Amino acid sequence: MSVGELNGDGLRVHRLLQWVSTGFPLPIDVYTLSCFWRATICNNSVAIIIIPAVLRFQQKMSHTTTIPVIDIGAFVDAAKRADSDATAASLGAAFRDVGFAYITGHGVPSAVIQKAFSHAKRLFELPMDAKEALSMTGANAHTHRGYSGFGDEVLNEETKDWKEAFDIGYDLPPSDPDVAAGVPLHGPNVWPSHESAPELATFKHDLELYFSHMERVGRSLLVGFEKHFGLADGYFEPFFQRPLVLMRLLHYPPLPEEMLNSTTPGRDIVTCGEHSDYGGLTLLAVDAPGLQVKSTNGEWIAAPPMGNDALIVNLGDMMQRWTNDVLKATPHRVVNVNPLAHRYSIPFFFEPNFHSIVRCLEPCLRLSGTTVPKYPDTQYGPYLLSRYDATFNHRKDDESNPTNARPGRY
Ligand SMILES: O=C(O)CCC(=O)C(=O)O
Ligand SMILES: [Fe+2]
Repeated sequence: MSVGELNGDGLRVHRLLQWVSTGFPLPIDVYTLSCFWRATICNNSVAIIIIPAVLRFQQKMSHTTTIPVIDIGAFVDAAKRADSDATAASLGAAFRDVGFAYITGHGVPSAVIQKAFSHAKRLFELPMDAKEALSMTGANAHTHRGYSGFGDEVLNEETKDWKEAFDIGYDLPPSDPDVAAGVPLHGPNVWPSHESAPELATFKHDLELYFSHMERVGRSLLVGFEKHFGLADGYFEPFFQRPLVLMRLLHYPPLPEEMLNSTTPGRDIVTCGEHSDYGGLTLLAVDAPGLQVKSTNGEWIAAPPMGNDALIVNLGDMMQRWTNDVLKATPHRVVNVNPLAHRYSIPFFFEPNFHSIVRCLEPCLRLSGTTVPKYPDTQYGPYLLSRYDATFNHRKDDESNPTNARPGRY
């Protein structure tokens, strides 16, 4: 069978088969298999040889046990905090080592998470002109809220991201002093209108509920880090009073034919380029495999959904600086393990205030065996703006971009 004889799904299947070099029995992920099975409906003649391809993907994605699972109930429930030493130790160990953990016991109801994913699916199903009406360019660039389309964000120049996003932040009224003063990244959110999409009538309500749960979990984790480093109770609170939260609905659709064809067979297709996150804590919900975490020896560790509503947590660069590199902002990426399926994820970036000055924590100087901080004191807001300016095409080289970072300007 030559590539020239095939088109559409047949060509995709042919490309999948080209990637098969080994295949021996391994546990099959039912989700992945079911997606491939759907893929084979219009190609019954090749269904039987799809399975080794699935097995090979599973073989590459099977090192999940190295990401620890931590029940953070001891920090979520204030009554249990007196007994939280062991949990604080596990948290510290996880973020000093791999830099990622699955967390359970966070108290976010399943229904809240499921509704957020349902809304994400419905939002991204809207026609492109409806999504572009919510665009984060133009007037919304200043607050960095709303829809950004394919190719707008480039996290790594070596790979092409293949995702669209909808960004929600801390909703602040015009009377807020920072909004009134025109401080970037402060202001109201952008919401889809009910008239054009009645199925999204509860979008704002349900997403705000999800947001408040994630903020609560983020604050609980900060309590854990205070405990781990022996900092005073509430040490982090003043730095997160008006946090620069960015909650993103992300959609990774099936790969277009050109992307499949232009990829070297056997190589991972990266849909979110290798990067580390920028700020404090990231709380991530995912509905499908694809996330990979870089281990210290450079190998990619798979971080698929774990069930029981476990959230994936990792740290951003500012947390690494704050701790003098004691805690890790680990590089990660998303690869397409199933070229025919949609993938959705919801990262919640829990970041310090715009005006917060991040300065090396005293206990971390000792822990890193030095008396000198590795990084200068950094004001978080301008730092975050410089990262956005470097990764979002609509912000690059935009003379009229009012939010371009100017150290010392705010
Ligand atoms: O989609 C994912 O699983 C991860 C996305 C991510 O790493 C990010 O947006 O920073
Ligand atoms: Fe990330």
